[in-house]
Amino acid sequence: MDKYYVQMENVNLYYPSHIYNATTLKQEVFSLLKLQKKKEKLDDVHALKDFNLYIREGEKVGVIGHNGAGKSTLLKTIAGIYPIKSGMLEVKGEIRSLFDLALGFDLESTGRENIMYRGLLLGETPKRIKEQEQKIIDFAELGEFIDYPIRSYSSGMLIRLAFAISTSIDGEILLLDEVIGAGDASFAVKAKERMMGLMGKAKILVLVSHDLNTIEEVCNRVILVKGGNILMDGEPQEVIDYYKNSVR
Ligand SMILES: Nc1ncnc2c1ncn2[C@@H]1O[C@H](COP(=O)(O)OP(=O)(O)OP(=O)(O)O)[C@@H](O)[C@H]1O
Repeated sequence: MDKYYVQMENVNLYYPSHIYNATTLKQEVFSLLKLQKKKEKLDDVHALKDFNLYIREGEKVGVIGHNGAGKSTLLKTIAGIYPIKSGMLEVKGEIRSLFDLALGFDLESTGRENIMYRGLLLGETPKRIKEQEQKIIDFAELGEFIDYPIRSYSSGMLIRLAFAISTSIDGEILLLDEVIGAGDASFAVKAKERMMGLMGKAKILVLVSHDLNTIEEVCNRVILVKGGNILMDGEPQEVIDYYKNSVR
């Protein structure tokens, strides 16, 4: 048995339709007056269909495919964000997901306080976060602003802080959704370097991206997702070439 792995067997995931099936008062009135057809009931979205995947230690898996194929859903399912309807999902190893970078930020609190909040959300202990704090501040290059409420930050400053926190804590299984660069040009270079370091260190990487060059550079396995299923799984070059030919 592998020490770290991701295993999915016949996983089915649905997004519930009740979110869009709710009708507004305006729509009800309009339909009563026959000014508008009654809203058709929409079905649940079946986003992952009998999905099978096994990722073992050392695999850096690139996930490619068209818009709406199910790539982000796959990542979020592995991260345990969405409950699956049926099938089996087992993950061995600590997950670090780099999407929703600014999750857990409190605008009224200072940058320093937010390092603690976000760190705790990422599963770190207060002691470990304190040890990392200065490194995070230095990387984010926020200077004295670290003790200002983050409401006063520019959007670029916020991204730098979020990025610095999220990438300073590593996990064995790294889940990434297109977060390669962040901030202005000079920060983006530093950010990319750090991402490359994290991706290199991870025991397992799952990287969703439309940037096929990065996928080819970083991954040693690529899956092509279509309609909530795996259409092709294999060597990066082979799968990427197939995908490129299919969109021509
Ligand atoms: N929050 C949601 N609620 C309802 N349906 C959703 C939700 N998120 C995604 N979907 C649906 O699930 C399917 C898969 O979407 P997903 O975001 O996983 O695709 P993707 O391959 O990551 O696309 P993209 O390349 O555009 O990011 C699509 O049909 C989409 O409409």
